[in-house]
Amino acid sequence: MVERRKPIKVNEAVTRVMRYAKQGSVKFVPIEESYGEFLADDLIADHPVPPFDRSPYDGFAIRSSDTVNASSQAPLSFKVVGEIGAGSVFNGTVGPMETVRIMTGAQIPEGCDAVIMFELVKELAGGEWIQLKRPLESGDNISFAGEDTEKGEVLVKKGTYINPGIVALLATFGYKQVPVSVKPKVGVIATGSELLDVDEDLQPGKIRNSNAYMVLSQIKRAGGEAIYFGQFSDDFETCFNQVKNALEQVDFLITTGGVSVGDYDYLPAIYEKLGANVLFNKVGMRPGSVTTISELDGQLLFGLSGNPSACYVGFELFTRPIIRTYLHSVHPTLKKAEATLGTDFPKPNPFDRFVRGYLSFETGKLVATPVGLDKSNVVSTLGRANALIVLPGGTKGYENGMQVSVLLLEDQEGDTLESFFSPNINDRRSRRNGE
Ligand SMILES: Nc1nc2c(c(=O)[nH]1)N[C@H]1C(S)=C(S)[C@@H](COP(=O)(O)OP(=O)(O)OC[C@H]3O[C@@H](n4cnc5c(N)ncnc54)[C@H](O)[C@@H]3O)O[C@H]1N2
Ligand code: MOO
Ligand SMILES: [Mg+2]
Repeated sequence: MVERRKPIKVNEAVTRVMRYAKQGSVKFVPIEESYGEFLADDLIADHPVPPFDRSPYDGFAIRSSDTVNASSQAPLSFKVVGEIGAGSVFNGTVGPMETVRIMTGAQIPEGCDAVIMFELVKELAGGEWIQLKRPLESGDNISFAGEDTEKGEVLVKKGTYINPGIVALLATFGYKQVPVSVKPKVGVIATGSELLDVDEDLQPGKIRNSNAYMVLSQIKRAGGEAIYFGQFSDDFETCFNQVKNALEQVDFLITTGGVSVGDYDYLPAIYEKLGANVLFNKVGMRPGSVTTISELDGQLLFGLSGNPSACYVGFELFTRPIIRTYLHSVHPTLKKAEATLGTDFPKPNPFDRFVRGYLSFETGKLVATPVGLDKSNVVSTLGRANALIVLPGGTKGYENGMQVSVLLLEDQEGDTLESFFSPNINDRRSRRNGE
């Protein structure tokens, strides 16, 4: 008799997995290698930026109180008492009716409180004097210390993906070595007697193994270190030994295939023999309903489906938040947004659907369009998907123009679990309509 599995809700499944989430350790990398890593400590400004009042223009630094009576009818003359480029400091104090020639980025000389651009003054006597035809106010054209950021401000939270702008901040605050999260080692094993390797010619009844390479890339996109243990035929002993061996070398292990109820689906038996605790083996979602996740002494085993789209979605919903939490992120899930559905989606389904979609901006609106054939065994449409369109189950289908929730696949910011669990826009609408 085939085992009857009881599906649980997606949120409940994520909650069960997240109970085993843990944070990894911290290491230091040279700043040149920090791009694409995850910051392991809050980045706090330990000095104001800029650290001193400076000139935003090439011009003349001046005491504004000396300029009160300047006009085009009665221009005032100032003696140029010095010249400073960025990096130089004027020694001394600028006195009444004196000015200093100053370049962009140079520190405002003592006594001065305004700057006027070269273009707005007349130089006299070979540059020894300048003539000014307008009054300046205190603070005119000064880039003040701390106007960019104040000392003590938390600029980047730990767990954030380090982008080039953050690298600039790290440099600004003197991080020659950057504290980053150690990436979790995530193992991948593909199961299936039908699997050919990438470089093999097609043979009757066989297909090339695409899941392993797809998942290895998903691990990297999520921020993990991917370790491939190879592909194995549907043979219980072989797969059991491979899983057992791999578990000793990784933080988390992903298998693809063999989790359903088929004669050669050995993962359930492997979990049993390992003594692993199965958190769930059926989720009310499409694709990926057979996703099975278990834990052995706190170590998570992700039994992703063999069907490529199901495997892909299972990873993004369940493995990604575990990887991101390990990297100290408090936004571990895919980022959720709202968009307008770009086509009809008439298929009814009791389960929540995560439809591979393409998000685009059309006259200022975010539009989500399914990328094509929405079956769990397709691989051809995955490459175009930059979002998963969330279509909660229990409806008669969806129509072009409806508001839908979407999960962004290429975003690096992520979302909190709370936001991920918040009702999808379609759920909210269903409730309003009393459905
Ligand atoms: N009687 C039932 N049959 C099935 C059920 C069910 O509930 N009752 N669930 C269906 C659903 S839904 C899915 S999804 C699949 C899941 O199957 P498995 O996870 O056990 O995976 P396999 O049986 O090993 O393979 C399924 C499918 O995927 C292809 N595959 C496998 N590995 C790869 C790979 N590395 N690269 C590319 N493609 C792969 C494989 O050839 C099969 O076509 O079960 C349904 N059946
Ligand atoms: O798990 Mo299957 O992917 O629901 O289609
Ligand atoms: Mg199967």
